[in-house]
Amino acid sequence: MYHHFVVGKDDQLLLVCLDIFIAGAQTTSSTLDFLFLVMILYPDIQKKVHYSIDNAFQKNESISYQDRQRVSFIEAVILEVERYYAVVPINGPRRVLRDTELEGYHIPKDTTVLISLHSVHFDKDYWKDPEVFRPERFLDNEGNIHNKERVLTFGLGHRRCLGEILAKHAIFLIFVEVMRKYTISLWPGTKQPTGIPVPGITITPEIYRAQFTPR
Ligand code: HEM
Repeated sequence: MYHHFVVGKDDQLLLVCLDIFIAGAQTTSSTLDFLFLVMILYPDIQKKVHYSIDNAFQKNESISYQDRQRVSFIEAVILEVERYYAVVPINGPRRVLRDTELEGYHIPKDTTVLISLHSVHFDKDYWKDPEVFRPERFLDNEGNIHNKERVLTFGLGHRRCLGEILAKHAIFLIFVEVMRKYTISLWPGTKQPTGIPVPGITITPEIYRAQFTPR
């Protein structure tokens, strides 16, 4: 069908821009949304986030992405959100290039496969307690980041997300700047969120109302 759809250079540019907006906007904003939700669900983690920022930066110091090494706990929280709430839970499709045996399964050439990133992120054998939200799993004894190789939120291989670096910068900087200035709590009188995501091609948090109180 697509071979009938001939587009000029301008249209092509417009379509590429659209692809980038579609792939980049919802994914990045949902990740931030999950991060703020987690601050409400786990007040102790929020306290550690505040402590980590206050300890690392002067009040009006400008912060860049390179400064993330100074706040490993924040990086660990972001990694744990990326693991726990993989916004693209099922990745793909990929075409199998040759007949393949995998863990006792025969996958014939040309089969279309989808990859469950969610399953990788909740593999009990690897993570031990995947259903627990625990940023510390990404911190070693010296407080440095480790163990992040199995977080595949941005996919894997040649077609992995091309916006990963942009998304990581945006998520880190927006999260740190907001947390630096505000304490987040549930809007009084509203229902406590469950933390269970709304399913879809990309997952999103349930609707919740938050109160941002200047610190
Ligand atoms: C938290 C934010 C994001 C997440 C979780 C995410 C996740 C993903 C995933 C899982 C894929 C599929 C990779 C694969 O097939 O192996 C993908 C592809 C893609 N992403 Fe992202 N993405 C994010 C942000 C962005 C941003 C900010 C942009 C653009 C500026 C972007 C542009 C794209 C594009 C164009 C593709 C298709 C790449 C290809 O097929 O070659 N993404 N993304």
